[in-house]
Amino acid sequence: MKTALQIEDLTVKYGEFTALDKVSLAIQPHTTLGLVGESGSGKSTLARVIAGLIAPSDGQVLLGSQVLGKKRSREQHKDIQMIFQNPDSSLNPKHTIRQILSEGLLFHKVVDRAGVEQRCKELLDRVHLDERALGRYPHQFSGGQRQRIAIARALSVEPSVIIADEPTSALDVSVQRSMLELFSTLKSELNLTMLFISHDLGVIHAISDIVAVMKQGQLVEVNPKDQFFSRPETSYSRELLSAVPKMPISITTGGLS
Ligand SMILES: Nc1ncnc2c1ncn2[C@@H]1O[C@H](COP(=O)(O)OP(=O)(O)OP(=O)(O)O)[C@@H](O)[C@H]1O
Repeated sequence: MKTALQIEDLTVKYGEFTALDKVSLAIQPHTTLGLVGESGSGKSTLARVIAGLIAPSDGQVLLGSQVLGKKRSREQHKDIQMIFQNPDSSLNPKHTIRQILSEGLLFHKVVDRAGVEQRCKELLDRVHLDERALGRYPHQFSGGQRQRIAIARALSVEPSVIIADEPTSALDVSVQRSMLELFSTLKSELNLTMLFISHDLGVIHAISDIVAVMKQGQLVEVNPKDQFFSRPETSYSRELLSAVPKMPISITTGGLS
């Protein structure tokens, strides 16, 4: 099977400081790679380079067999969508949800103009929001609902890869759980390929197929989820796991419980 996303020797320097140090990683189609690591280890930097928001100092990102250069095409931008911790950063407060969802549909010609309204309704249905949301503005929704809108917006352009950077961290615990259930459902219904970043190992356990661990700008472990949680390979991974007194979300194989 062809690799969905591959990164090779990615290095990012902020002045003298090396935030990413020759990071190489592959994500297979229809799998979710959970990325963990302490604060400042470089997780968001990695996400931003993959999404094309910052340019690496060295190394490259490949989507399928295409190398994504510094200047990405419209299609390449569409193909990697990012969901942020705070949905407000990606939702224009002056636009209705209809405008927010239809923008990408029209720009990338996902559907023709006549099909936009129906597709917007389908997208809201996917994220379990009522179609009456279409005429409203972001501030008229709760934080969890705004995150659902951001997810619908990311899905609207039918990307090959979704990057979710701490998408549940800003939400209340009960909302976090329903958000995670939504990600889990979308993952299986849409066969998503995802890079899912979280510092919460319960979240990572719930959503990931593969777990990658970052420390000080380097990847120190990449292993199937079950292996990572039962037989962590490095002392750093063991430290991360031992810092969690009890898994905050109980999990059964294959889903949330
Ligand atoms: N624009 C920037 N200029 C200078 N240093 C930066 C910049 N962005 C990030 N850094 C530094 O790079 C390192 C990695 O940051 P990054 O945000 O990628 O870490 P992270 O693992 O996502 O952390 P967190 O979990 O706290 O979000 C940190 O030491 C951070 O201070």
